[in-house]
Amino acid sequence: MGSELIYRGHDSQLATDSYSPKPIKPWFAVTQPIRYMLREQRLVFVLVGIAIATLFFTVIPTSYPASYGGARGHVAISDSLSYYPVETYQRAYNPRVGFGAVNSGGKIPLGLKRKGLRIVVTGGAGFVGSHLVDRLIARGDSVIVVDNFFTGRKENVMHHFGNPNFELIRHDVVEPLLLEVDQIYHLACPASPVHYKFNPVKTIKTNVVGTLNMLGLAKRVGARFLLTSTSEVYGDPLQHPQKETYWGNVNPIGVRSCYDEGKRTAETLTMDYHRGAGVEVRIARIFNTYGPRMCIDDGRVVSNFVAQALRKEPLTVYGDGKQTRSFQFVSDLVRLTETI
Ligand SMILES: O=c1ccn([C@@H]2O[C@H](COP(=O)(O)OP(=O)(O)O[C@H]3OC[C@@H](O)[C@H](O)[C@H]3O)[C@@H](O)[C@H]2O)c(=O)[nH]1
Repeated sequence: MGSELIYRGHDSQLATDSYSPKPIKPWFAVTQPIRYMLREQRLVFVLVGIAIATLFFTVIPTSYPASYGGARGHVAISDSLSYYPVETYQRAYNPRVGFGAVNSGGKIPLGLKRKGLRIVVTGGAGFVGSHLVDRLIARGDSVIVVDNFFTGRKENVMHHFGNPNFELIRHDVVEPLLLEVDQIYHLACPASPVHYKFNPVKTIKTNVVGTLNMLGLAKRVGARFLLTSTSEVYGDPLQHPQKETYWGNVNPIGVRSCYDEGKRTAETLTMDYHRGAGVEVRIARIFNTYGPRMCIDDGRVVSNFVAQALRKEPLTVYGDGKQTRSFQFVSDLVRLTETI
C-alpha cells in the first residue's frame, strides 16, 4: 500500500512536470496601445477635443433670461413703481449670490436647471406679500415667510403648506432674526392708513427697527435686499406725476408721518447699508395697489368703494374729492418687483 502511494506520487510529479505556464507577454504588447495613440497624431486630436469641451462648458454663457443675470440695468417700469437704480455690488466669490450673479460666467452646463434661491419675504402672508410668494415659488425658489399676522393672514399662504420649498415663521421683524438666505424681500408693515394709524409708534418702530434688523441680516449673510417703500414718501406732493428725483413734501408731525417718515428713514437706512457696507439693495416705491386677497375692511379706497357698491350704499369720497392717485393691479406690481 505504501509503495502504491509512492507510485502515485510519481504520477503526480509527472503531471506537474508536464504543466507549461502561459508565456509572459513581451514588453511591446504592453506599450502597444501607447504606440497606437502616438501614431498618426491621434493624441493631438484627443487633447484638442478635451480643450474644446472645456472651453464650451466654462466660457460660453448659457441661455438664461437677462432678468436673472448680469449687472443692473435700468428697467422700464410703470409710473406706479419707482426705484433707485443703484449699482450692483460685486462680491469676489459667493456660490449662492442673488440675482446679480447667480449665473455669471455661464458655469451651469447646458441641460441643468438654475439652482433655486433661498428667499425670505417679510410680510409674506399679507395682501401683496402672498402674491410675491406665489411668484417666487412658481419660478422654483425656496421661500421663508416671516409675518406677525397683524394684517397678514395664514389663509393667504395656506395653499403652500406641505410644499418643501415653503416655510412660515410667526415673527415680528422688530426682533432680530438669523436666517441663511440669498435674498430678502422686506414688505413687513401695515400699508393701509387705517391700519398704520392704529398704533403709530409701532408703525414707525416696524419701519425703522424692523428695516435695521433685516438690513443687518442682509449684511451678515451677504443677501440681496429689497425694500418695499411707498408713494407716501412724496407726502403731499407738489409735482405730478412724481419723478424719482423729486424729494417730496412731507409733514413730519402729521397723522400719516409714522408711515411716511418711517418709510423715508427705511430708505435712508437701505442706501446707507449699500454705501457703507456694500449690501446690494433695491427700493420699490409702491403706489395704491388693489386685487385679490385684499381685505374687505382694508380701509383703502378701492376696497371701500367695492364693499359699499356691493352693499348698494353710496360711495364715500373723503375731502373735496380733488385728490389724485395712481392705481395698479397686484400682479403687475409683483411682476415688476421681481424684475428690479
Ligand atoms: O373710502 C374712502 C377711502 C379713501 N378715500 C380717499 O382715496 C384716496 C386714497 O386713499 P387710500 O386710503 O386708498 O390710500 P393712499 O392712496 O392714501 O395710500 C395708499 O397708497 C400708497 C401706499 O403705499 C400706501 O401704503 C397706501 O396707504 C385718499 O385721498 C383718500 O382720502 C376716499 O375718498 N374714500
